[in-house]
Amino acid sequence: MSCIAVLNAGSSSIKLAAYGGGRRPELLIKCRFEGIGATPRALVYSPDGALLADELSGSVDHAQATRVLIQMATRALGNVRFDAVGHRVVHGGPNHAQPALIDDALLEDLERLVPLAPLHQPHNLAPIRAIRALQPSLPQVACFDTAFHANQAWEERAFALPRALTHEGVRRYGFHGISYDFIASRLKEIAPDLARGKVVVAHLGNGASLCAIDNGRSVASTMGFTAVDGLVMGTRSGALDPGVLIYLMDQHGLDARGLEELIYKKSGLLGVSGISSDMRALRASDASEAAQAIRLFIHRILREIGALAAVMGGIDGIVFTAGIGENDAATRTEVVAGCRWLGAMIDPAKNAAGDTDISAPGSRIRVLRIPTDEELNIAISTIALTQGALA
Ligand SMILES: Nc1ncnc2c1ncn2[C@@H]1O[C@H](COP(=O)(O)OP(=O)(O)O)[C@@H](O)[C@H]1O
Ligand SMILES: CC(=O)OP(=O)(O)O
Ligand SMILES: [Mg+2]
Repeated sequence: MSCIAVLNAGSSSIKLAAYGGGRRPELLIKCRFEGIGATPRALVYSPDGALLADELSGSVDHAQATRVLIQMATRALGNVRFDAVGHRVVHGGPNHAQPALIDDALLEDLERLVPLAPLHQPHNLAPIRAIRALQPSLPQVACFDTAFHANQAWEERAFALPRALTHEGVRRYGFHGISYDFIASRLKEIAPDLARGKVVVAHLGNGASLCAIDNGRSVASTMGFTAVDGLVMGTRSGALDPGVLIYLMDQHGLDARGLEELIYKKSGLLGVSGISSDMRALRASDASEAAQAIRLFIHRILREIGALAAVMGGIDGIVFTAGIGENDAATRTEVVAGCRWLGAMIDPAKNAAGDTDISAPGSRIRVLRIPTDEELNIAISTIALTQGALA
């Protein structure tokens, strides 16, 4: 049996999954390194979700975490040989809207996008380069978070900047597309009527965004040119008045790197609470700053759900996914309570149990909780692109 590995580097986590590469990928193992930059922890799961290993780790960077994950996966799988590797690459820029086999030209192009995704792109590209150096003939595939949004309307993608800048590629791209693509296909399986309708998907993890999906297509996203736009995130500010940046340059002497550090790494839930970027720690805290950070997080989500419903001309459902969306029942309760004007109502018992359909019986729109699986989505694309090589 051929075997493929998938690497998914997020801002605070790295996920590694191995699949038997038949027509439909068969999961062999999932490993996850979470809490990079906070409380690092390495976890290994069997295909049925049973926890096989759970190790606390000292402080690590993304490269060390990747090595730990590869060791844990190889230990758990025995002597496995991978025939292809699929990667999440956060930014595809203007030229890449489909998964692609990696070659030197593609890598060079993706390297140019590092400044547009400083928390992700370097960690997405480093393992690709490391594997190419060790095994140059091993097929590697890049899947892009921007791709799902590539067909949004011009007015959704353009900034009101001089045309030359828009042509240069300074426009909105949108992210978390691998996750949204997966959710759109899951919706077709579990709620086909809703899949044909207007849905806001809330991908709430350490990075967080919303996507308006109408009949399976991305219409709008809260993330823009970069993954720092939109909602309040673990350590990212989300949308800011651009005048704030000019003020900080003028009055605080911050340069580009200083601004990057501030709005990507020191803001968001961490910056507002002064306590943690992790929703679990904020929920467990009695501090008023923790409650305020959560209030701001929810408030921005509500504002943007209204905007996305307006852009779609209606809303038939809301789907929660990713670390916070899947695991924090209180966030789902608070968001749905703020969407009462849209006719949304949540069933408290189903929500607490983590059911898929958590709508209350009288709810006018459907409310769902669907775990995302970016790795499976990447595995499917990797197999499709390397089928010849794997046969
Ligand atoms: N059980 C939980 N309850 C509440 N929040 C959680 C829980 N588990 C994870 N989270 C939140 O999810 C975040 C990680 O989300 P995830 O989507 O896995 O990360 P990434 O954005 O790095 O891919 C954590 O920082 C934390 O805020
Ligand atoms: C694009 C992005 O923000 O990804 P993550 O949520 O994995 O950090
Ligand atoms: Mg993620």
